[in-house]
Amino acid sequence: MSHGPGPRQIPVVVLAGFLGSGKTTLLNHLLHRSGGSRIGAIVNDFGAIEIDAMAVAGALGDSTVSLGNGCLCCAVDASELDVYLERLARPETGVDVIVIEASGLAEPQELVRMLLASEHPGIVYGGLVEVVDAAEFDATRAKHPEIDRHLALADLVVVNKLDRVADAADAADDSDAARVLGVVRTLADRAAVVPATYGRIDPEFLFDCRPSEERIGQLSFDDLHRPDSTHDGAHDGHLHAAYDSASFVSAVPLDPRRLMRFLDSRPEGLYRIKGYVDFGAHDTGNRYAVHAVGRFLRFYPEPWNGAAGEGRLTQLVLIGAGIDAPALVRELDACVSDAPHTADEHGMWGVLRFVQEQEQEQEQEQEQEQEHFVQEQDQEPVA
Ligand SMILES: Nc1nc2c(ncn2[C@@H]2O[C@H](COP(=O)(O)OP(=O)(O)OP(=O)(O)O)[C@@H](O)[C@H]2O)c(=O)[nH]1
Repeated sequence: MSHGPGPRQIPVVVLAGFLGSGKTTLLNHLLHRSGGSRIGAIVNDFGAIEIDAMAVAGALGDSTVSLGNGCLCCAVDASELDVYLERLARPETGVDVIVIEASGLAEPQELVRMLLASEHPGIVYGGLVEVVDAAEFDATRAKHPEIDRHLALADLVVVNKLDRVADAADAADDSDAARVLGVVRTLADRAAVVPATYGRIDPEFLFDCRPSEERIGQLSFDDLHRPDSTHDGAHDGHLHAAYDSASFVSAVPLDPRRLMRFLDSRPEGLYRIKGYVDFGAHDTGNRYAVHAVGRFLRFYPEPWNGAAGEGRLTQLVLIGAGIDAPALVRELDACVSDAPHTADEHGMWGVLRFVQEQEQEQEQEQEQEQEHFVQEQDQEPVA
């Protein structure tokens, strides 16, 4: 992908959006639907275990780079990012576009500034894509008014999880979805706004996502070169200032009933849980990817032999505001099975309730996919 005369410059797109909005899902969709174009990805996890990187690594192989444990927006020095950009931008990688998946608590403007300040001749800032969880939109904005500022900087906004808005409204009509889309359009200035379910957007939107000079101007020269307060650790205005994360790893399988009791009684502040669970003898063939976003909870069984990585481990990251991380880890410790090699007949029922729904979702998805296929030509961004 060349931009006129001069050296080939690879666009670097920042993919941002609040915790659990669907960034990894969207990235995976793009990786599977990018046709002949090759996407390189840099994944920045907030937690100490790189769950997001694991979720995309299978699809990307050596074109994924993982920058874990903390928001990239607070990197003391952007040179680490430059090193990874340089690696992905080498002609032999054949990469056409690089996507940086920000952590769900990152400040997108800081990432954009880092890219604009980069002196790497082989890359060019390719725009900001913001993913919005339509079902959590009102609550997230109420808690974090900064979201409005993020949307104003975006070049493309993907309003995701529209299936869940219809659920929440408990109605067949999509009036609530239309309302959320309307609010996002007002906030997103002149950016393209694309409705989506499971991040299924036309990959061309990513390739066509170009930052407007005006928006870049908003991140003024002064800002770009100001002594960044984040560098002395004072980033109080950042979304993640109020958040903590806890990580849990166990080589001994978890007891499904105990884990469900833990999940059913999880504190309000614990907004995001993600990772993989080993239920041992209860299902020797699968590990269970688990995702909680607010009160939303899903398990996704995946065959162990398809899972990249070494041993059979449970690996979880928990992110929330006002959480007692050591206490949560102690509670998870108590979910470890006393009898990992025996399974009781009904032990998995609690877990399977949250898999069942996903199967239905997949059926709905397939139906929608067929409709979507017919309508795809009509999918236009709304400026
Ligand atoms: N119902 C529904 N679920 C979705 C949709 N998109 C994503 N999800 C689910 O939402 C959960 C979180 O999705 P991710 O893609 O991991 O979100 P993320 O933004 O990468 O999360 P963080 O990196 O932790 O901020 C997963 O369980 C997804 O399967 C959607 O359109 N509808």
